[in-house]
Amino acid sequence: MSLVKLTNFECHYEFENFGHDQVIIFSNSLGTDFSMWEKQVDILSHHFNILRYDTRGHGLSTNDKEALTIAELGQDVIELLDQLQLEKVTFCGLSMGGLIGQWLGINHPKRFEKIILSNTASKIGNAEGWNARIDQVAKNGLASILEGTALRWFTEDFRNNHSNEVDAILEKFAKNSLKGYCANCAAVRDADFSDQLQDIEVPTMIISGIQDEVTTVEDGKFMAKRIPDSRHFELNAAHLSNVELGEEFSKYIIFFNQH
Ligand SMILES: O=C(O)CC1=CCC(=O)O1
Repeated sequence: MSLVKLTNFECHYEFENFGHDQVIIFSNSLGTDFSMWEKQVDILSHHFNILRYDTRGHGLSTNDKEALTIAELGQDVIELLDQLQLEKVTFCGLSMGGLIGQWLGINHPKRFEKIILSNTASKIGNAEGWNARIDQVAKNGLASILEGTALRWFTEDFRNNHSNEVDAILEKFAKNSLKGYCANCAAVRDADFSDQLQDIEVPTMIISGIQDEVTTVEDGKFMAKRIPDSRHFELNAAHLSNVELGEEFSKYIIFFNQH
């Protein structure tokens, strides 16, 4: 485990150098941590050096703010890359990580070879829904939304057949800092890149989950239509498609890297 002090927080990350020229950085979704990318590591270790980090306020990364913005979380990525002296990398983010990826593509295109936006949208949900969720967890704790979270994140089939895996991910979810979770809910609530997608010049791959009811295939199509150099794929999964279909998800990254 590595910790680095960035301007605004202490960042928990893991950089695995497999001796390649290329680096891929993975950015987690709301309420998870960098272990969500476990299934990508083995396969992608043949192609990339791999950098995974806990977004501010998640896992072991600290946070002292009540509300964050996607711009702040994007700037954290740039600072982490600077600290590790990584000039240009491929970025892969899921859901909130995909919002961060859109901000990076718009604001720091020179730092990214390619961008993967998975199970995300240019705008996720609405302010009413996010404020209700913040109120709910502030009053009743993260454990009070475990059931709904499981339903959004995984298909029924995956929940039934991989219950240990699902339980382990949810256990980590419940252990997140409440303040960190709420601050990141605010970041997702306030982000909307719908009018800036055409400014993303970095080659981009969008992955949607056919059974994802949070960020839908339609959301993926919306982004693909506007991001000039983009392609769009669909996986038969719910929101955490990289967990449900780890191998397939990784193979899309390898394909995108080579074409
Ligand atoms: O937990 C959810 O509702 C799904 C989600 C929205 C943004 C994110 O990163 O995950």
